[in-house]
Amino acid sequence: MHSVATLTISDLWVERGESDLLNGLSFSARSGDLVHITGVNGAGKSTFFKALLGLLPILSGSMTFNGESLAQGRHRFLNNVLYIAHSAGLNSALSVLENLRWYAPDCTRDKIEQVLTRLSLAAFSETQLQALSAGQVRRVALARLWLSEKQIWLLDEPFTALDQTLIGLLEEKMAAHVASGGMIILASHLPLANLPYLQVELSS
Ligand SMILES: Nc1ncnc2c1ncn2[C@@H]1O[C@H](COP(=O)(O)OP(=O)(O)OP(=O)(O)O)[C@@H](O)[C@H]1O
Repeated sequence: MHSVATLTISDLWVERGESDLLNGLSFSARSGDLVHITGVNGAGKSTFFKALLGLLPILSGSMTFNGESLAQGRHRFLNNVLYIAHSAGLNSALSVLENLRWYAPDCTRDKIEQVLTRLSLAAFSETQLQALSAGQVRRVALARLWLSEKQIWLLDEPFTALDQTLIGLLEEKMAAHVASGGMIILASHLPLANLPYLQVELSS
């Protein structure tokens, strides 16, 4: 069970190219919450994640984690975060197993193989990523959710390229994570059929 955590976003604006994005985004989430960020293409969903992670400067507004501004204590926030972006963040020249061992060096091979079996990837453990389909690569990226102890999951379009079975499995995994006091902030164009969530709509 995770400890209590809160994340508060207040009146956030981020400049990107010629545009000011996020339109004063404000919301608050705590452990046990799933926040579903929606918005049309280009509304700023990925931009929001990048601002949260400190990869883009903010124009105005504030972000606090457990009452402390991210401007001061971002490392304490990042210590608790697993971010899975649009781009899978994997090395295509390495095998499935090598990628996951690199990501989770403290996990035993048995544990990683159990996760691969769960995600129907066992037969591909020695296969280089470049020889996998888009959906299989996405499964490898998402395997990190099963190998991580992090409390806060930031998931940018996690359902992309997944088949219905994997969507169901991922929804189950997310439900278990929030039930154990995790927090999930997820951007997706797909509705979340089976999960309670707080919806945050970005206007363009
Ligand atoms: N590297 C960049 N430099 C300048 N502008 C960018 C850059 N990346 C994205 N943008 C612009 O920022 C805006 C928001 O992009 P962002 O990727 O955050 O949108 P999104 O809501 O995640 O979109 P999608 O649903 O298509 O993934 C877009 O208008 C885009 O053109």
